Amino acid sequence: MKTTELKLVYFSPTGTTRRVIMEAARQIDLKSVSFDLSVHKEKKPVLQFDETDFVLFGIPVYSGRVPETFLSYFETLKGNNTPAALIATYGCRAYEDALLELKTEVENRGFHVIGAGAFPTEHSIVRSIGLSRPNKADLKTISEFGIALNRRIKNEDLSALSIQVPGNTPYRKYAKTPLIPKADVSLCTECKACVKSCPAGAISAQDPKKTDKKKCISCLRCVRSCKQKARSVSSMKLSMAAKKLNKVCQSDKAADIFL
Ligand SMILES: Cc1cc2nc3c(=O)[nH]c(=O)nc-3n(C[C@H](O)[C@H](O)[C@H](O)COP(=O)(O)O)c2cc1C
Repeated sequence: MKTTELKLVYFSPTGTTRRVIMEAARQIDLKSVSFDLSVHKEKKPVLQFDETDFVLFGIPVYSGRVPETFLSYFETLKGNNTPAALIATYGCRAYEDALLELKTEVENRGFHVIGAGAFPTEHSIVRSIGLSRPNKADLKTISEFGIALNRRIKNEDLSALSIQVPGNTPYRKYAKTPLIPKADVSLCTECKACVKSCPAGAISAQDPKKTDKKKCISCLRCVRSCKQKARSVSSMKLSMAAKKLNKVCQSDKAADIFL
């Protein structure tokens, strides 16, 4: 079956995964359509793909796993023996079971995985870790991954391909981070940019200064999207997180590619 269209399905609260998936996609010689699932949708969109599509899935790693918010979109996502490749970005600590979890979930929804990559990037919580990654060398590696995928879909019998990715079950529980952004009432203009951008629907539309702690996923997208710089996390909690993460992250980690 000839592959005719590239579909990009991704979750990227702070934009790094989007950058990585776009770089890989640039090397794939097909017309592309994007489905950015980073913005909260009360009603999950129905996404159906067929055998002539090639789907690139992209996620950031949260607690060594696929973010729970992204998994919630799988209820209405369906492939039909659709070839797919996986991209996981992670903040230079570890990606643990994220690729295995993503591969298992997409295969359960009718996709056939023909490639995967885990790419170390700037850590979205403590940005000094892996600062400015993906850098030039990373982008070259990501492009090469895209070129290899392009070669696969053009020249190989996809049904004969199968890949292995690392990971173990049972997956661990998601860690609850104490980093819940708060709004400075003297700076907040109630423009609602944070309400519109929150992937978890955690910020009140009636009062954008209120964040639902139970829904917040600590992605920090609202902090980045606030032009007034009204939203922030406690500097004390952030420096505690930095202390912890600096011990377990290595800013010079290399990408892992599975083909
Ligand atoms: C709540 C949360 C949990 C995270 N967990 C991990 C992790 O387990 N391992 C890791 O190396 N990076 C972790 N990170 C860092 C992100 O995976 C990384 O910065 C990613 O590239 C962000 O992608 P985005 O910019 O597309 O949102 C975490 C970030 C957040 C916000």
